[in-house]
Amino acid sequence: MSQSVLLLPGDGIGPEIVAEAERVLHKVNERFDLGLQFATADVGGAAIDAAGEPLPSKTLDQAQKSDAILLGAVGGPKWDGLEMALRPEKGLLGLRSNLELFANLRPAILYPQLASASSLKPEVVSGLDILIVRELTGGIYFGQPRGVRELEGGERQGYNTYVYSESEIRRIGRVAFEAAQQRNGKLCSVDKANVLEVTVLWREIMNDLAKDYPEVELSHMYVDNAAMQLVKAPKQFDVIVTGNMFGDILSDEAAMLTGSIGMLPSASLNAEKQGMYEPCHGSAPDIAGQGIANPLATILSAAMMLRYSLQAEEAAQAIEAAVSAVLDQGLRTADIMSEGATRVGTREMGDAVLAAL
Ligand SMILES: NC(=O)C1=CN([C@@H]2O[C@H](COP(=O)(O)OP(=O)(O)OC[C@H]3O[C@@H](n4cnc5c(N)ncnc54)[C@H](O)[C@@H]3O)[C@@H](O)[C@H]2O)C=CC1
Ligand SMILES: CC(C)CC(=O)C(=O)O
Ligand SMILES: [Mg+2]
Repeated sequence: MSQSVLLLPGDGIGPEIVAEAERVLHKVNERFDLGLQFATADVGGAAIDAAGEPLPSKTLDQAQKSDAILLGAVGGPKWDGLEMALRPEKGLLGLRSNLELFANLRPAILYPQLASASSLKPEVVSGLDILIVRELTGGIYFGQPRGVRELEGGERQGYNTYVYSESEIRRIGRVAFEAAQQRNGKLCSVDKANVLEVTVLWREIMNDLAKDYPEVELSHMYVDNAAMQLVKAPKQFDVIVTGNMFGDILSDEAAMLTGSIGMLPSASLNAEKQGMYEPCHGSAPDIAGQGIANPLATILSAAMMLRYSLQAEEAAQAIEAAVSAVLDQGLRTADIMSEGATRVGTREMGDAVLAAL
């Protein structure tokens, strides 16, 4: 039976990096006879330009009918601003919420070949393998009320609401406990329970869930300390579970432990394991159109897509092995460049992964 993949290149470097992942997907589709069917649609700024809105109903409809989605990135100075920020039902946040993609898995794995590209000393990061489980459809990015209002006297005030319901915490908690169960049995829940009531509830629910997973060792950490510990001694962590905004920030920080945000893939899953896959980075307007962006996070996201949504583990592993092989060959995009390595652009990196496949 054929399975459908929707490609959403988006904006900035999005089309450049998705093009490389698409070539890789075509290659494994052929080699492993996966029967994948591909379609492409607009989202984000590209969709505003083409259809006047960041998430056209046609794109949402295609996304809902697909078995899996691969997204590049959305946004850029041309479209960012209050109007987009105030409408979480639109664009990327709209896709995530409409598809109920509440579980965002962000593995931060250091390829040994990139030890010298990491922001930390090799002895602190060697063998690093952390999984950040970020809640993706709730928290302060979605809470109501939100907006900018005028106060008496004419001054404006911006406001957002940080809310989590018990059921939202429970379902992301279960994903994290199950991941910890399958890994090293260590889960750290990151919150700000010394200040925010919403995360007092978060902590309470995590403690309650721990009773169902006696083999998992649960710890708690405040987010400010977690940000510090990640750069001090990152290998103390195995699985981290946290809310939408803290996970957004901590995963960008974790990216630098692996050498570059251009190396960090992600999976965003719903209860049916339908998923959207995307690199953790944004549309990188500062390097868009130059052919120098690192496509590996997107290619590795395609591997996660094959693993989690398309039941093609062998193809996923083949892509991951090919990425490792090109790093062994010393090929590096600018963001992971180091002395003695060969600098390549986006397309050449894609070519090398294809050749290694
Ligand atoms: N999932 C998404 O679609 C996301 C979209 N954004 C949007 O992207 C735009 C730019 O946001 P920024 O804060 O600048 O974050 P960004 O992640 O786009 O860029 C941050 C820095 O990382 C570099 N970088 C990112 N990806 C790279 C890659 N593959 N290869 C090499 N270098 C890379 C960029 O050149 C830049 O210096 C904004 O409009 C933002 O809203 C930001 C994060 C996620
Ligand atoms: C729209 C933002 C929340 C995107 C982002 O920064 C992310 O998901 O990492
Ligand atoms: Mg982010």
